[in-house]
Amino acid sequence: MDAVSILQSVLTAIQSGSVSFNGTEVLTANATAPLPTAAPITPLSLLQLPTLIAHVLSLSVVRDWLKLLLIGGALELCRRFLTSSWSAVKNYFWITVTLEEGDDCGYWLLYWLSKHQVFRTARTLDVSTRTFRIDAPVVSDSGEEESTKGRNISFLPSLDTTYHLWYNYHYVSVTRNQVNDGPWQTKQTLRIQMLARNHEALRALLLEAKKHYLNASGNMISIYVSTSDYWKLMCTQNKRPLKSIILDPGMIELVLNDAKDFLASKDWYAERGIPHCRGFLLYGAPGAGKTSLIHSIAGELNLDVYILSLTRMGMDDSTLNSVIAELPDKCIVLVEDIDAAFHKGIRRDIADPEKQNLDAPEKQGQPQQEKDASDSISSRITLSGLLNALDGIGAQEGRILFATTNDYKALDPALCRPGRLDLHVEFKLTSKYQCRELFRRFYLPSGADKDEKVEEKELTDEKDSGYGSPSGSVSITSTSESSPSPSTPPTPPSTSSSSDSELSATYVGIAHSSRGPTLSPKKAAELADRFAALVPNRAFSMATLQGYLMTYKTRPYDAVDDVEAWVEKKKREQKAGARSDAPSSGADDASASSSGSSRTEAKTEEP
Ligand SMILES: Nc1ncnc2c1ncn2[C@@H]1O[C@H](COP(=O)(O)OP(=O)(O)OP(=O)(O)O)[C@@H](O)[C@H]1O
Repeated sequence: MDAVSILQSVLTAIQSGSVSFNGTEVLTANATAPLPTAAPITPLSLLQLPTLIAHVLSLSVVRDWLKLLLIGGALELCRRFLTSSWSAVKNYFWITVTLEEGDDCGYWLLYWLSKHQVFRTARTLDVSTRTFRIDAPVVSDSGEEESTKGRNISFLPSLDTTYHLWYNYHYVSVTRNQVNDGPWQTKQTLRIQMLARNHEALRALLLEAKKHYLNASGNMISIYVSTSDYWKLMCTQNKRPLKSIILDPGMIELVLNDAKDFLASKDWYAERGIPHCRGFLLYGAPGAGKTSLIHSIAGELNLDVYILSLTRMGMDDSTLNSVIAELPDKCIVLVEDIDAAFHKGIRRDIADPEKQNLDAPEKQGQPQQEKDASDSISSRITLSGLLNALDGIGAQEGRILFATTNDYKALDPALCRPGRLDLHVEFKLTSKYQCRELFRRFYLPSGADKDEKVEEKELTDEKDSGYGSPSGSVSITSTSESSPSPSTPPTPPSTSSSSDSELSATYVGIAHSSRGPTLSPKKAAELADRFAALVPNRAFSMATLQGYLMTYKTRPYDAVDDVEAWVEKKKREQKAGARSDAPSSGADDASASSSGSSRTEAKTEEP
């Protein structure tokens, strides 16, 4: 039996209501309902497609389905037409922007929204303890400072909720969404839709949000650190007042005025075709105030600080270039320990200046250990990669580069040449002037500098009054006082008797107390003079002296009385440290070169 005759018999069977298959009779669904006017089928007509279609269409079921299909299709077409017309109208009249919440713009808008009336009356909110970079509870419905204990509460727009508001006669809707950002990550975005024909109104809204935010964070700067491919906000911190930095007269002004002048002379640079960039190299003793000065200057110039970490894992020439490309226009770029990228590891293998200055004067002139700056590379940054990066920093207008190092000699001349690092400022160990000022400002009550009439409320005998040595069975010892040798780790001090030690706790560290005598400016100056006279010139870093004073936080008289003994002790310790560091071949020679361990010692003593 050929195919045509099979098909014919099937169709005939359908017409008659039964199908015979392999000898078995099967009743079809239409067995009882006689088919309407189906045309008689002949094998010849079956072979012709139009006839077959006409035959199929003659079936009422098929006709019904086709009607449904046509109606559905028409409806879908209408829907699509309306949707695309609506989005065309929307695109014509509305502006839609999406902001990432982690981006600066996102923070501005969240802050601005938090102050808006619509947000204050919103019925659906999220609550978070995120700080939004301003230390006050910025995204709060009331803006009030909450209790100082624990984290602050912030109210946020709820996810997938749209808030409607009016801005300058423009209708605005803001929706906070969570979208996928990679396989395992999500990110939050803010979508703003504004009924406006051009971008002006939207720009005005974003600028207003930015202004509000910056006003609220007026006393703060943001610190960013480089990761291997972007800048991550590390923290926002209060601006450090410049007057809290104590340097030799003229030093602060030198750097600050230079930076200010640079920022103000964009046209001058442009007229002469000189790239508008400026680099400062602050070098010298550790703990002398290099980083502190940079942070203060950033606050003074109202610029954020971008810390470029050359020794970060995964940092190489290409990642360095890509993070540089992400820098904003006006900012301070800080490269700490710029020499570290060229040493093995990040060990500070320079001679400790404090140790050198306390040692015999004849050793002070010895040359520092020579270093090969280019062949021992710990990170995967090459010298040419770094030079390119520094040039890249200067490629954008208004960026100020600050680099610090403790090891000036290790730097390649190409790195330090004008155009990359223009102004080199040396930070030495503490001078008599700094020593005096440090003491005076440390013990002067706040505002006393301005108010000469501060009443002198000195205690007649502060030791008797509890401002002297710590009393009671608890032994409180500063880390600097309890570390007898640089080579041995600090051990908790033992108390007077075994029974005492069982009963009482022993602490290592500096106890905090704000109770102390209020010194008049005159008295403070007098004590400061005595203190400065007892501390050798250029022998200690400011950080070390500050650490010492911290242990006498409320005892200025004791600080002066004990400083001579402390200096002697430091000398002894450092000599002992030098001897234990010395190689067996020559103990004396080692004192200048064994700086790695002496640095460790300096760190231990600093609180
Ligand atoms: N000149 C200074 N005036 C005021 N405080 C100072 C000064 N120098 C150091 N300090 C204090 O010492 C600490 C360390 O200072 P800072 O980090 O600025 O030193 P640094 O020179 O950058 O050190 P390093 O080279 O080790 O990075 C800070 O707490 C700072 O307050």
